[in-house]
Amino acid sequence: MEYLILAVVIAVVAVGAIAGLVVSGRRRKQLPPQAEAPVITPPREPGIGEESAVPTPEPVKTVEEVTLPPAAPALEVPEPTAGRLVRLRGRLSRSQNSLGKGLLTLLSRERLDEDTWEEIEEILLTADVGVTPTQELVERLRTRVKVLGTRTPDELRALLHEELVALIGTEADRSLKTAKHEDGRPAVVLVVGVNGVGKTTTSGKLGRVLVADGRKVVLGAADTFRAAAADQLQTWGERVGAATVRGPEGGDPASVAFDAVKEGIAEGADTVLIDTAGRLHTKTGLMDELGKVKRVVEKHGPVDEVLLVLDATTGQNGLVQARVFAEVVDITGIVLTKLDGTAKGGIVIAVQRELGVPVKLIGLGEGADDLAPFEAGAFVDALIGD
Ligand SMILES: Nc1nc2c(ncn2[C@@H]2O[C@H](COP(=O)(O)OP(=O)(O)OP(=O)(O)O)[C@@H](O)[C@H]2O)c(=O)[nH]1
Repeated sequence: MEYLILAVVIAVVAVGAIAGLVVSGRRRKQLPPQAEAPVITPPREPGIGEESAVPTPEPVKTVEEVTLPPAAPALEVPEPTAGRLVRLRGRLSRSQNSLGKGLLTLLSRERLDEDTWEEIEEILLTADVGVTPTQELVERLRTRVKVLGTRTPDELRALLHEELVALIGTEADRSLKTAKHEDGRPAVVLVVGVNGVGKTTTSGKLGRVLVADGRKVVLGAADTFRAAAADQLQTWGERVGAATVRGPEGGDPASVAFDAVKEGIAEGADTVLIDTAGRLHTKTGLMDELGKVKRVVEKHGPVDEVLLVLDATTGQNGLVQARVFAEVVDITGIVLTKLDGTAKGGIVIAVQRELGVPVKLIGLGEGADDLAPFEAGAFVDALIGD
C-alpha cells in the first residue's frame, strides 16, 4: 500500500512538472521579439578648423513684441558741382537787369557823350563794383569803343564780356584745398564770418558739394553760441551721411574744432569742415577767439582753407568786415552768399580787389544745392546774357 501511495505521488509530481514546462514554453513563445540594440556611434572627433566643443542646441526663443527703431532716412545724393553756376544763372536776374543789361543799353547809344559815360560809371558804382575798378573799366571801355567805331550789339556784348572777365580775373586759383594729405591727415577748412551772413548754411551746403565730389566729410560745430546752429549743421550732415562733432552750448569753440579734426583723423576722412561762431558767450573778442580756434586746430597740422563768408546784400559793410577778419586769419577764399537777392553783383570784383583773395563759391539761394563754385566767364555770361 505504501508503495502504491508513493507511486501516485511521484506520478502527480511528474504530471505537474510536465504541465509547468509546457506552459512556460508557450509563454516564452508569446514574448515579443527582442528589440534590436541601438548602435551607439562615438562622437566624431572635430576636424581641423572645426569647433572643438560639441554644439549645443539653440535655446528655444519665445516670441516677444519689440519696437523696431525707425528706418534711417535714405541719404540724399547732392547735385554734381560742375555746371551749377550755369544752372543757377537765372538767380542773378537782379544783377543782370541793373548791371549787365543797363551797361549794354548805354553802350549801344549812338552818341557816347560824357553824360552817358557818367551814367555807365553810376551803374557800376551802384552795383558795388568799387571806385577804382569802376574807373579802370570805364577807361578801358572808352578806349576800345573809340577804336571799334561803329558798334553792333554783338560786338558790344563781346567787348563788355571780355572787360568784365578781365576785371574779375582768370588767373587766381579758385579751387578748394579739400583733398586728404599724403600722410593721411584730412584737409581742414575753417568757415568764418560775422553772424547772419550764412556761415552755417554755407558749411552745410559745402559739405554737400564735397560729398558730391566724392569726399568723406566730418563737420565740426564750433559755433557754440547758438545751440540751433549745431543742430542745423548736424541735420545738413545727416542728409548726406557726414558725421558732426559738437560740444555743449556755450562750450569752448576751440575744443570742439580740435575734437572735430581728431575725429576726422580717426575716421580717415578727406575733409574736416569747421563752422565757427559769429558771436560769443564769453567776453573775449570774436577775433581773439577765432585766432585761438585756428591755433588749437593747428596742433594737428596746418589749416588748408579759411573761407570768409560775406553777405552780398550788405555791400560796403562786408568789405569792412573782410578787412578785420583778414588781419586775424589768413583768408584763402571768399564765399559770397545771397547773390540771388541783390542787384549788387559787382561786389565780387570789389571784395577780391580789397583782399587780394579770390571768390571761390557763391550762394544763389536757400536750397540745399544752391551753392556754386565761382567761375568768372559763367558769372559774366549770367550778368550780360549770351
Ligand atoms: N537767399 C539766400 N539766403 C541765404 C543764402 N545763404 C544763406 N541764406 C540764409 O541766410 C540766413 C542766415 O544763415 P545762417 O547760416 O544761419 O547764418 P550764420 O552766419 O550761420 O548765422 P549765426 O549762426 O547767427 O552766426 C538763413 O535764413 C539762410 O537760409 C543764399 O545764398 N541766398
